[in-house]
Amino acid sequence: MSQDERGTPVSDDDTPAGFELGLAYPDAEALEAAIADLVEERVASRIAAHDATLWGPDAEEEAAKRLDWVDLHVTSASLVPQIEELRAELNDRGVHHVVLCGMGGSSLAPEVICATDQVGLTVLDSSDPDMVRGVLDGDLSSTAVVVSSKSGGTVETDSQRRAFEAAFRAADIDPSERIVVVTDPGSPLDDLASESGYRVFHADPGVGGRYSALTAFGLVPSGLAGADIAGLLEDAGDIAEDVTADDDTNPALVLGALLGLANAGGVDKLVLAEAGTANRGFADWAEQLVAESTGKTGHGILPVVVASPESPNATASTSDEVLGMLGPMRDDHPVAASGYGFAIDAPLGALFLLWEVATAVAGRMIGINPFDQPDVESAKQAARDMLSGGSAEPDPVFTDDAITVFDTSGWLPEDVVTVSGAVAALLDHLDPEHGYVAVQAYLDRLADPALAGVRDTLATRTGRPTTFGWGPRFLHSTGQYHKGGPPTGVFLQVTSEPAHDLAVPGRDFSFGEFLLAQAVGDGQVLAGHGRPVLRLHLDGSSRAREELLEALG
Ligand SMILES: O=P(O)(O)OC[C@H]1O[C@H](O)[C@H](O)[C@@H](O)[C@@H]1O
Repeated sequence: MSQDERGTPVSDDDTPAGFELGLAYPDAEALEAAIADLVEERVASRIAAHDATLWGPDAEEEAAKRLDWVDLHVTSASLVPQIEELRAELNDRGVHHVVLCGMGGSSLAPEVICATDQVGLTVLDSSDPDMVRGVLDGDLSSTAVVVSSKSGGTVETDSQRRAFEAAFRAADIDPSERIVVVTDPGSPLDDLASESGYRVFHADPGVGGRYSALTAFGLVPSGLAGADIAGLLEDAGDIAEDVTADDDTNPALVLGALLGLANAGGVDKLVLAEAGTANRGFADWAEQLVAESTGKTGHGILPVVVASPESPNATASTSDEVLGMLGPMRDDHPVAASGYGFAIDAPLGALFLLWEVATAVAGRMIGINPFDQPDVESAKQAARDMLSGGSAEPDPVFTDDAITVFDTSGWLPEDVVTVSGAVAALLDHLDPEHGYVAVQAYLDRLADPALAGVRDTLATRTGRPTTFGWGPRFLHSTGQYHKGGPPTGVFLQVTSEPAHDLAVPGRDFSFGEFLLAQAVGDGQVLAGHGRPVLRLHLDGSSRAREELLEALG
């Protein structure tokens, strides 16, 4: 980190192979003092001892049920042979392809684990009818489906399960031979799985969704797909002592202190760039952990996931960012305009545990409960209201060629009559010091991944931190921060007519209706928080996509 002489490598002889953490910060004394306080208060060893009082009296009840993740490298070990046995059984029956149905904490970790190990796993974390159909159209004769939900009540996951059950039956395959369930004991999904004769893996109810990478939620789909899950737990075990030690070289204390201190100094964005790490897609997992854990009661840190250190936003451009480079330390790593930056790398299992402890530490410094997600439910309720006819779909403001434009609360000036004009009007609402743009694309991410490139277009155009989330996936990640964090976002929703809608078996709504209700419902809740939301509804043609790109560029 040559741009900042205060950059400091943190590691000692005991840290595991492959671990690196390098830091830059504007005030060495303040960081040292913050770490010294954490050591003095024995925060790390108290997390290890499941001390639920660390986040204040209001958080105590929740924290008391949510700290088992510190022991998972030990307590999850017994799952490994069970998963390996089931994998061998499935392979013997010619089943080699694994689909995972699950949202947020129930799918982000397996996605990273399998991508990092380069084993195939199809993650279905959407209610987009075209995306669901695309996955259903795969070769069912060689497919097993893992249905993962901690609560057992997430509508996306329930709908995906119904669709697969129907598809298996239509293909003359007994669903009980192919569906594997991961859920908490006693959940509605647990009950259904028992009635249906599905193989069930119970997760530890003492671990919240976003801290569950090393529970059955992370291990079952990844292990069935062929990832090295025993190695993952070993890697976590190798760093467990380091990250729970009351010591000023504890890397989780150092990272947590850096984030907490930066936040106290006005930094509320964390840019995460893949910078040479072998842990593929790790930023998407960390995004949920940090956004849902910290983004509430008007506080928090918004992860801004970018492709590389060369991406717009991964430069020293704005003073409300800390730059986090995911990969080994390099001399030319950028440091944020705020002065805060870091580079981090470690084997994946170690990194999961380190970031969990660091987030819990930062949460204590920020003064929030890192284990709840109070604003996620409001958007779910708004979607349910719309599906049950309790609230109507809003009227469009105008249609311009292949795109129909909706706003919320009538903020769009009346003289705006083009899509380009509407986008420009939305961006006019950006606060130049703390504002951010959130693009929320309720589209098929497997069919059109390149659309995520509009993130860079808007980041360059505005010079402000810009996030890109696929709906409804982001609702289970940054969605909490959008509604509960500082009210500084402007929101661009993109929805589309599907190529073909798809019924949800046994329900009185289709996937397309559900997806639209999720977009409209979340938009209403954001508007209720006083935020401008612009929805561009594409007519499904390739012309609509071109028109969108023209308006954003
Ligand atoms: O695992 P589930 O109960 O289906 O929950 C999936 C996701 O749902 C909500 O969005 C929560 O905010 C997330 O933290 C959670 O990971």
